[in-house]
Amino acid sequence: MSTRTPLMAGNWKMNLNHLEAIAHVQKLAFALADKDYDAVEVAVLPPFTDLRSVQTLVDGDKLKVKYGAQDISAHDSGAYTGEISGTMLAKLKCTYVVIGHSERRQYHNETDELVNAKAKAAFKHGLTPILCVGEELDVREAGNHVSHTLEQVEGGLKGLPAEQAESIVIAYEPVWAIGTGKVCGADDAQEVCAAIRGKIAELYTQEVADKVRVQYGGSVKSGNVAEIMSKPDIDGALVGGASLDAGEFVKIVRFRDQ
Ligand SMILES: O=C(CO)COP(=O)(O)O
Repeated sequence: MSTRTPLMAGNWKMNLNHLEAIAHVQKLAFALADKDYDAVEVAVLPPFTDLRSVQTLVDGDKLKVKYGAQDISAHDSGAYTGEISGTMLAKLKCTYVVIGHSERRQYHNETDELVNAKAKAAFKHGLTPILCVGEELDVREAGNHVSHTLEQVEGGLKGLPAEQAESIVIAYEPVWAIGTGKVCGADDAQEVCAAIRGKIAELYTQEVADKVRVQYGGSVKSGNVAEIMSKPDIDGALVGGASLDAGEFVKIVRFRDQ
């Protein structure tokens, strides 16, 4: 049996200002009991401008919810207007950082090379990357979804030592299932998540692969999460739209009760 603790993470994308963020995390803290945090790890991934507010609340009230950022600069400091460094995120005590989200690959032309540099920057500052991978619709229709996704996995992990690779989180997010309401079938998601684990075993060892958490993301809701989470190689969910509703996200966290 897997000893991997599921990670249920809410990617708020560009939603909720810092006041709304405080109200939202308060609702989560109020609704989640200690046993929820024992069963799974819960994380929120707010916009950069909310992180200080979330940190103050989590620290002040000793909340068990974890938090992280949606992106990181590949650089440590300097003339990079608009970027946020790993040093800054570490100072705000972030646990996680999303890298290579398809929206960044698509709208900001992020390449595997840049995503890999961001993974290295994250580890350098003690942050755990959530490396997003996944294919567009035409790639799936052509039957190349597994090879496409594994290329992104290999590109993102390039040069990382085993001690870092084993702690990374990989989020399989088929682009056609993001924000569309079209959830990837649980068996289809399992196929790719198992292939991702197989690729890590090939690049490192089976022991490393067994430690890596592989999440599924793309139109996850309280109504479909239990089936997705029943698959052996799926260790959590990266939730977009449904994570903006605190009540719905709590139900997702409690997928075992569905
Ligand atoms: O992109 C996602 C999470 O990173 C998924 O978004 P949705 O849950 O809104 O489909």
